[in-house]
This record gives sequence, C-alpha cells and structure tokens, in this order.
Amino acid sequence: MSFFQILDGFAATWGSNKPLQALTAVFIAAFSIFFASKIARGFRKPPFPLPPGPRGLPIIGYLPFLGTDLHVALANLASSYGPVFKLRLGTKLCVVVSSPAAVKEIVRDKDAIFANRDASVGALIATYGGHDIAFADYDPEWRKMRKLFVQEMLSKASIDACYDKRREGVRMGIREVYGKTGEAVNISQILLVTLVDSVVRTLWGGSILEDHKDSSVKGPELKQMLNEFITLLGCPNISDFFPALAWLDLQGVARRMRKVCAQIDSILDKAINERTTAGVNGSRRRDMLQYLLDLNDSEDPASSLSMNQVKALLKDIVIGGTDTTATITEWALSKLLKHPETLEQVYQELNQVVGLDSMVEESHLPQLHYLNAVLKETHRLHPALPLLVPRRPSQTTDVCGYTIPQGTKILINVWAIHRDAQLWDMPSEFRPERFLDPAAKWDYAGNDFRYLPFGSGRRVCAGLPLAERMQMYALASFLHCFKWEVPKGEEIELSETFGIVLKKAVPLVAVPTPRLSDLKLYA
Ligand code: HEM
Repeated sequence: MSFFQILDGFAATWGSNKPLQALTAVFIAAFSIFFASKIARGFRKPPFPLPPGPRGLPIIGYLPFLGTDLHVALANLASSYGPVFKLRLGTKLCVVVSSPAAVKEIVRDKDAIFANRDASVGALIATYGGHDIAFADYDPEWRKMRKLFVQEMLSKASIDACYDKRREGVRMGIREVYGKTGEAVNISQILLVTLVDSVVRTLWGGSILEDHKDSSVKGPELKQMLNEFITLLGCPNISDFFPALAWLDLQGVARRMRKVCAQIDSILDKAINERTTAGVNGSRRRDMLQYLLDLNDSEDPASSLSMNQVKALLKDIVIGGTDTTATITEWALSKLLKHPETLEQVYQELNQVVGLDSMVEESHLPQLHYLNAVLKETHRLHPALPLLVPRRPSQTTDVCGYTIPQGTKILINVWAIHRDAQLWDMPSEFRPERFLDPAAKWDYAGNDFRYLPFGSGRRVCAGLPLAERMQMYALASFLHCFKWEVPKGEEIELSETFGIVLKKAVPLVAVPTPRLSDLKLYA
C-alpha cells in the first residue's frame, strides 16, 4: 500500500475535504520523518551512557578545579562519581579509572583496543614524533621495537652480561658518598647520577660524568636537566587541551622541551659519533649501543631502526628508566628513615645475607626478602607513575557499562587503587610485612589489578627485569655500606609533588657513616 493509497483511505473516512487532506498529508509526512530520524538515532545511539562526572565551565571544562596534586584530586572525584568517571578538559574528554575491575577491562579484556598512547605535545617533541616505545601508538613499528628491546636487549642473558657495568656505576656512587662521610648528603641527586651512570655504562661503556667533565654535565646540572625533561613530559599544557592553539605554545612548554632535548641530544650524538668513528678505525665494542647502531645499518625491515628510533629508545632507557628507579629508591630510603624499627630489620637482614666484610652483589638480592617487601610497599604507597602513561582507545567501546568514545584520554589512577581501604588493610600505613605473606604472590607484572606499580597488559613497563634488579641493587648497596641519619634538628618530609613521575616534594638529605668493617672496600 503506497503513501497516497493511505491518504485516500483517510479521505474516504473523513470525506473529500481537500484542505484537510493536505493537512493530513503534511502531518503524516512530519510524523514519519520524526520517527525515521528517531529510529536512525536509535541505531547510532551508544548502547551505554557516558560515565558520570563533574560539570565544568563552558569551553575550559573542569581544568580550573583540578589543582596541582592531580592524583589526589582524581581520587577524591572517584569517591563522588565512582571508579569510572569522565572529565572534560578543554576540548579533550578524559576518563579516569580507579578500580581493579575497570582496570581489568582496559588492560586485559580490551587491551588491544586501549593500547594506543595519548602522547602530549612535549612527549612528541622528545621522541621525534612518537618514535620511542613509551609514547608510540600500538602499531607495527612499536611492536618491532618493543620485541627487540624486551627479547634481545633485556633478555636475562643480556642483563646478566652487563652486571659488571652496573656494579661500576653503583660503586662510583658509594665512593662519592664515602667522600662525604659525616656531611649532609643530597641523596636524591647522588642516586640519580649513580643510576644514570650505571645505565650509560651498560649502554655504551662510557660514564656520563667522566665523559663530559669539560661540559656543563655535572651532578646538579644533570639532575636539573633530567628534572626539566620529566616535568615538561607530564605538565598540564594548554596546547594539549586546545590543539588548535598549539602553534601559540602559550606556556612555552614546546620551546623549553626543544631546548632541553638539544642538550640531551648532544650527549647521545657524542656517544653515537664516537662509536661510528671507532667503527671506521676497526675497534667497535659489542654493547647495547652497538646493537642498536647495527639495527640502524640493517636492510631487513623486520628489524631495522631509523636513527630517530635509536635515539628515542636511548632516551626511554637513560631518562625514563633512571628517573623512575632513582625516585623509588629515594622514597624507600625516606620511608626507612621515618621507620627506624623497619630500618633495623633491613640492616639485620643485610648483615646476615651479605655480611659487614663484603659489598652487596646482585647474587645476594634473591635472599633479601624483607628489603624486597620494603620496596614493594614503597611502590604501593608512592607509585612512580601514579596515573601510568595515558592510553587512548582506537575505537568507541565500553567499560563497566559506560561508553568510552574513540580517542578519549584514559588515566588509570594506580595511586588511588593502591590506597583503597576496600582492597588494603590500613592502606595509608607503611607495613612491608603485608608483602611477606607467602599465600599472596605479589609481583610487579601487573597480574593482580590491585597492585600495578609497573602498569599491566601489553603496555606494561618494558624495562621491568632491569628495573627490578637496579632498584634492589642500588637500595641494598646504599643501605649496607652506610648508616644513615637525619641531619640534627631536621625531620623527614614525606609530601609528594605530582608529575608524570611522583617525586618527593623535598629531596632527601641524610648524613652517612660507613658500616663496613674494612674501609678499603670503599676505595
Ligand atoms: C622502578 C623503576 C620503574 C618503574 C616504577 C617503571 C614504571 C613504568 C610504568 C608504570 C610504565 C607504564 C605502564 C603502563 O602504562 O601500563 C612504564 C613504561 C615503560 N617503562 Fe618503566 N619503570 C621503571 C623502570 C624502567 C626502566 C629501567 C626502563 C628501561 C630500561 C623502563 C622502560 C619503560 C618503557 C620503554 C616503557 C613504555 C612501555 C610501552 O609503552 O610499551 N622502565 N614504566
């Protein structure tokens, strides 16, 4: 039956009144269009609502209300809006997740959908446009780099083979502290320099401090340079919330990032150029830098890397890997100084396992169960990356009954999960014993969604096996070699300062006294 036959039917019923017929036709047409559009909208409408969330201001959204401690502000909002909530920040839609169930959906059930990163303007400059592992999208180039890094460069055999380099770096740090016996030492700085040095020795056999003696790369400057880099990676930037304004670089983040990257690039270029020249002279070393440079020369697309990829990966390792490790080691030492009875237990374990007549070796680490629990508890209370590295879904999907539109910035609030009273007994207390329970198999791999200091899923920390060793080795060595005391009249400050890496607001300063029985060991 056609539309006009239906109209005829109406006319027959209501008489042959032409104006009425026309009016009816208009009415039916309007009605049909209304329903057709309703049905069409019905098909397009997402099956689930968007997550709840606070209302912000027009245009800028919730940006002015977040304050400086973003991880804490987001934890507070989760207590009002639930474990999956949304925020509009400028033109950007953000979804914040703070429960193990929601995390599981993102990093396990829908890991492939959520595997892209949401790189900031600063991160894209630092990585030559996302050519590293940490900020690259989930694409074949990322898969190739991650596979080479995890399976070749950080295989157990490769890590074991570089132990002497890590040891040289840590021993250099110990000598430096020994030279300051009885003085107030900025542990934050010494730890960072020690770890950067260990990693640089591992990568290309050099020493960041010794190789750059004549330049501005000294301990304090190195720390300042890396701090600037890490700050710019994670700082709130108008260009990220209003991409149309990015060309104005209103806060100067892009300009500052280009400046600090030029300094870092000059260090990397020096190491690369020296190696290339050494190659011409026929004296190439076999180390991680050489492995990467060989991949840069390779013709095989399955393994070849561009020079930007090589340098971006070196930055991930030299800066990303060391700043996190130094930060967590500093937090652990601070917690121990605040809890002398726990520190005493650590010393007893070290005396028993290592002995006061020896330095710590990596072979001792598996026996240091209590120290391992101290580190795990430190990661719980002060996760180095409190919101992990933001992810971005490649398609519209759903989590815990809410629609998550394609391209949303996903923040996983690990800091909030680690302090959730429904998941942890006395969550704000420092109690390493909770990680000694043999029934609970806590590890760093992100298999238990209540505990994610290294993330989880296919974007879990790629440097985990090296990080586990370096953090334990540095912490055990600095503790075993010295008795640490808070400078007279001072107290240990434990407040946090938010950034992509969660640091101590006040760097740790303490006074070392040698513990070992033979002072020759410090030489
Ligand atoms: C205590 C030390 C460290 C901590 C706490 C840490 C933590 C993390 C976290 C939380 C992520 C993000 C995971 C996610 O988004 O799910 C990450 C990513 C990453 N980490 Fe670490 N990390 C540490 C040390 C290292 C080291 C030593 C290296 C290199 C040797 C490294 C290399 C990386 C890389 C390349 C990524 C990016 C992975 C990807 O996006 O596929 N990290 N790390």
